[in-house]
Amino acid sequence: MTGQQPRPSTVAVPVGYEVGSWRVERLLGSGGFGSVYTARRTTAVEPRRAALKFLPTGTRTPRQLRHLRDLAEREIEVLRRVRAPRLIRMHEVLTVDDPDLPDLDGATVLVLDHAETSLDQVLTRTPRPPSAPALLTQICEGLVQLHGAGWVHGDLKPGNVLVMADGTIRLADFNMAAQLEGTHAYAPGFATPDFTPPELLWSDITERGRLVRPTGDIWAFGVLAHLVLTGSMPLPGPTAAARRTALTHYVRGEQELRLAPELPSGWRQIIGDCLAPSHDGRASHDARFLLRRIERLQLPAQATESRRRDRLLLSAVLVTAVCAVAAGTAFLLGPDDTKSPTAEGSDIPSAPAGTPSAPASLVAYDRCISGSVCFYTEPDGGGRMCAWEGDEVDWLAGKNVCSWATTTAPRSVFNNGKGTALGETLVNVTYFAEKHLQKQLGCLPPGTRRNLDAGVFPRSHVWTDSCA
Ligand SMILES: Nc1ncnc2c1ncn2[C@@H]1O[C@H](COP(=O)(O)OP(=O)(O)OP(=O)(O)O)[C@@H](O)[C@H]1O
Repeated sequence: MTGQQPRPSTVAVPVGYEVGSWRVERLLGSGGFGSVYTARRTTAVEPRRAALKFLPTGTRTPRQLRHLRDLAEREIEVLRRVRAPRLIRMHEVLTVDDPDLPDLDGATVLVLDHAETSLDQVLTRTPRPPSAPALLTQICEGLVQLHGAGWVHGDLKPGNVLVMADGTIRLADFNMAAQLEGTHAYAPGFATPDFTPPELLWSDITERGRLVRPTGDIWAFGVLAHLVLTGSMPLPGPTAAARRTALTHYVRGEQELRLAPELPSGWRQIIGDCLAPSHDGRASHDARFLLRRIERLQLPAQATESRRRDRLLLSAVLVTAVCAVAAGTAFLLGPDDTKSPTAEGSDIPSAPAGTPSAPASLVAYDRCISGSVCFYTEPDGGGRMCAWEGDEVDWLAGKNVCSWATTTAPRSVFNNGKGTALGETLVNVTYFAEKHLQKQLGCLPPGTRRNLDAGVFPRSHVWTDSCA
């Protein structure tokens, strides 16, 4: 059986307490394993403000200590190894050395980027935030980045989605995260029942923990999306126990999944697929595919009406488009650079440790990773390359810019996009002379390797379901 999350317990840290170069200001909140405080730097080094997560050791039994250490190590390892735009950033890890405060002595302190609030707090104030689709896009981008780096989150829920001062989101709280070993990983035996996939609710916990897969996060995303878009849980019931009973009936095929009637049809399909009752039913529905589908929902004009693309698009759609493109290319970003180009100034794109990248021995067109569209400065896939997995509405100033494109026209292109087992259709790439998908230059069916005329400067592109 799966254990329940322990109840929040506050680690008491006095206001004004100093650890490293940080002075504690006030408690932000407590979870089952620690407490988070705002803090100010006592020196003139940036960032001046941070969130300090205290993971206690205190006066625990050796067994509790081992467990807490495991949870802390998981979180630290993820945050050290995976730097990505949609994951909270960790600046340093400190250890409290203070025998006068036995509850604090030995505590591990994670110094994190300071978030403004969390999604559960947003939902308390505004159960159906108008920005729900953009929020969900970014959460999905976070999953793409985490899964792409080889980790499962294991506890995706509104409380673990942080909202930064600029309104963007970051995935956080990686106590339950687990590194993939092939298709699966082992996580601690806790879960938040409402967000736990059915196959884990009744799974055994082995010596190494419980076996988890990325599809567990996809289930949690489905629950979260339903909650954010409708203000209600996808399975009926006033309590978690009642919803678990409803889940049992659903998994046994005794009851259909009845999603909230107000869900728009595109989202209904996506959430229904995320909430397939078994791992197998979700297996081909990975985070990248999910992100493409979500982006497509937000780009109806570009995705389905390619002939009208030269016309003026509503600026609101364009703003959404700009928000929606990041994570499809995230595995090509430099680890510390949320705005870096996909392949700036190099012949082969760089990738953060642990993420898929093109081996340096590959040449020409073969450098283009499956699922990407790649443009090259030389004919036949030669020279420098810029590659995107997602759309880009402005190659020169968008989310994932191509550094050489300001001065150099691409001389060849490879559309290495492909469909999936679920029949993904956004496999053609249409590219444009101007930003925001204006003035179509051409369209590339999947598999196209083509030399381009000199002097043609593309400025934006979009994945489409047809080249008509
Ligand atoms: N970087 C941050 N900036 C601002 N607030 C944060 C930050 N990280 C966590 N918080 C807040 O602190 C509280 C506790 O954090 P967190 O959930 O990470 O602790 P936890 O013990 O791991 O929780 P859980 O039991 O849910 O796994 C939450 O309310 C969360 O919103």
